[in-house]
Amino acid sequence: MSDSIKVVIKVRPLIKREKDDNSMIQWIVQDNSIVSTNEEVKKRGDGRFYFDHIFDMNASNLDVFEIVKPIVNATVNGFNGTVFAYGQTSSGKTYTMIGNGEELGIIPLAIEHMFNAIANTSGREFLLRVSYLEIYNERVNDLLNKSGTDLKIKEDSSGQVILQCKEEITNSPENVLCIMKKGNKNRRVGETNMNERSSRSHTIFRITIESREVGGDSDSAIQVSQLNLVDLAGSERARQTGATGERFKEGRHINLSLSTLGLVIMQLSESQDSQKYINFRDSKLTRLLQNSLGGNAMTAIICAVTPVALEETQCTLSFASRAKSVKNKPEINEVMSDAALLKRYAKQIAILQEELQVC
Ligand SMILES: Nc1ncnc2c1ncn2[C@@H]1O[C@H](COP(=O)(O)OP(=O)(O)OP(=O)(O)O)[C@@H](O)[C@H]1O
Repeated sequence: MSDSIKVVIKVRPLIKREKDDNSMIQWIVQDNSIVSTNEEVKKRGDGRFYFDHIFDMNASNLDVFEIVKPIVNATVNGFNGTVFAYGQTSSGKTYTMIGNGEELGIIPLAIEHMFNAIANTSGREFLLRVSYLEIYNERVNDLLNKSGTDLKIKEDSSGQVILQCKEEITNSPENVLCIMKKGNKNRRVGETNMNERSSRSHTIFRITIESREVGGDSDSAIQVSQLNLVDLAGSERARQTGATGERFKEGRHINLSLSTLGLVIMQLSESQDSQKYINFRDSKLTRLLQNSLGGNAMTAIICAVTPVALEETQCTLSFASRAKSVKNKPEINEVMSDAALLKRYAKQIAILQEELQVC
């Protein structure tokens, strides 16, 4: 079974800085297309992009989550799933993935939905664990363990990427949210001219789901799947962000890894030849996302755009157009080995289910 990457466009409302500057709207949503209002772009004929899922300034994170929901359901059924937010700095990626005090983001909505889906799955028992990583200046750090810095990426014999990071076993949505908040506090955030809370690292919030038939014998197959929720740092121009020193260095690393992501998407969109060399190894980001790009996962990319940014939004939309034609081959992941925690921790599960940890 092959499945195209789902691409979602989310246009954010104007923010105070843009209103104060009387910034002009450069892009508007028309049915299933997003169109430039700029005369030059219109004349050049490259100012209209079509997508299946476009959300205008009035849309909520909950609206966007409707597109993501089937991926969360699939992870409960043994498939790997990845959702990532892509876009220029200050386009609304973190707002979309994490949310704020007023609106829940995709990560908390996915967590809540996953626990409901598990509760509605009869005949199987589940064990969940959570990890939270960031890629900062091309180093992988563990957001759940301060001493876990510059983690080494390794591969097993089947080419699967392995990372030794902290994993917390969890049994309630409240507990997962608590872990997310704990990790967010460790994430690198800094002020630039474009965004007073700009993410300076890419983050991967990962929920690993193990399940097996209730009452199955010790040799029965266990499904092990992962949901990766990725908040990328945004591409940026030093001239606009006013970045110097450390901020400038961060911006350079962010742009380099995003350009590798762009290259990988371009290579995958040009050919479905599985033998073709793809530059996954050129950045930590593409290495960690390898399975989600042309691999066995179900993937959605939420492309966040700013309606007042002419060129940056056009770049994001071009990236999004290419991403639409990348095909993945989702497969159920079953293991028979002792690697599954569900086998090793069978007794503890019962205890965990009784202990509802709320922070
Ligand atoms: N849908 C929305 N409604 C209201 N405000 C929004 C919305 N989306 C984003 N914003 C606001 O836009 C600003 C930038 O958003 P955010 O920090 O999420 O951008 P980002 O793409 O993650 O930026 P960076 O790449 O620099 O980290 C914030 O002030 C945020 O509150």
